[in-house]
Amino acid sequence: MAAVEYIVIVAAVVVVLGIALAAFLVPRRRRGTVEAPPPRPGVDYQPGVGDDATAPAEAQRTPISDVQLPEPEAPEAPVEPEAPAIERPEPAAGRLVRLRSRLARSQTSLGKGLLSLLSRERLDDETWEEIEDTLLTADLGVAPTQELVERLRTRARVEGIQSPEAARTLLREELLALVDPSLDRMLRTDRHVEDGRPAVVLVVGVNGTGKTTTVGKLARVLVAEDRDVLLGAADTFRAAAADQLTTWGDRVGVVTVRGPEGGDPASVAFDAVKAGIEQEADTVLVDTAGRLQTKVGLMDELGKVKRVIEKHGPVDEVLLVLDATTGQNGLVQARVFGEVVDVTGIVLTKLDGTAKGGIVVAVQRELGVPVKLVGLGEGPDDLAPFDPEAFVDGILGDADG
Ligand SMILES: Nc1nc2c(ncn2[C@@H]2O[C@H](COP(=O)(O)OP(=O)(O)OP(=O)(O)O)[C@@H](O)[C@H]2O)c(=O)[nH]1
Repeated sequence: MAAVEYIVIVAAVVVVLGIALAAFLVPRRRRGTVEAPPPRPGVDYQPGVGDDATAPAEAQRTPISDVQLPEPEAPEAPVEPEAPAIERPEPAAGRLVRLRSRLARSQTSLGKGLLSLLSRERLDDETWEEIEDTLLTADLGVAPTQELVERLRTRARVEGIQSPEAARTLLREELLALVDPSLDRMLRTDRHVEDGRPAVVLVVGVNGTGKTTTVGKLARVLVAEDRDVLLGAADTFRAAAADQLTTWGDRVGVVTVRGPEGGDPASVAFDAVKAGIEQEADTVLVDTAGRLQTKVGLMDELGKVKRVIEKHGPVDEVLLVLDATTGQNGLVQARVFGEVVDVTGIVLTKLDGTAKGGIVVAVQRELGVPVKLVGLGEGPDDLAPFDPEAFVDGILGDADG
């Protein structure tokens, strides 16, 4: 076969194959069976990672007016942080009268015992001995007991005791004389007129006697009298004591100055008084630690606290807190503290939990300073200014009771 013929045959085959292929493809297109174009990012769906971020120029776009915007959410009202409710403590005046039933409950055995003994028909030696024992059991102390028995005996002999009422009147007068209503029981908590310095009250006592509680309760007494009070948590030994005091303060809107745990109590006391001066407070109440076992250690620490505070000016009150239920132990503590600091007043706590009301007299004698406040319960307003008459009436109970 000639070369020319060979080329013609190949060309013919190519043309036939080309026509066949065209015939196969063209009808398919015309029938519209071409697969739909793939969805386009930015047009058919939100572009994701790896997609083109923008829609191609020829893409059909949704006019802005047709775009559905999400409904705006109503703005939430700003939530005000809830301010802790500031309590309005009960005024202190007349509190002992309110608490008298509690006093009477704890002292009933003392009062009733004495009254029934004194009302006996025959007041013989044995009866007087029983009276003496009753008074000693109530922690009155030896010397005051002997004095009281002596006076009662004399008056019984001279005036005679004709009736239970007469016995009551006699006992009331003599107990009152022993408690001594003439003592000055005023708490010095007023701001100094000369220089505007706040009154400084230092609260001392052995741990667990109710010191921190007393500072908290006293703050409430003063707040009830519209005083501006500031607290100093100089009991840095026990962190919980500062927390406890801060809680008491917060409840009545009073600021507590505190220092680091285990820090220098004198420096906290100093800062508290300084803050009190700057804030023109009326009274600064300083809680102290009483953990010290030795007199020397106690003297060092309390002495330092007092000295450092006195860089600002003299301390106005040093209140010694004693737990009435500890009896003679309380007296020993009173003696030690009395030698270390000049105590100006006694706070006798937990009188609601003991029948030994005689401790009031004993401790006043021991220190030569008056009981100024008494604690008659764990409630925040269960601290009362000490009122000798209400106290003696509490011991004796109601006249008809
Ligand atoms: N029943 C009664 N309990 C009281 C009275 N005063 C204080 N207490 C309770 O005595 C306990 C001790 O009180 P605190 O104030 O913690 O004693 P504290 O002397 O400060 O002790 P420290 O903080 O460890 O120094 C608490 O449970 C008080 O509620 C009171 O008059 N009557």
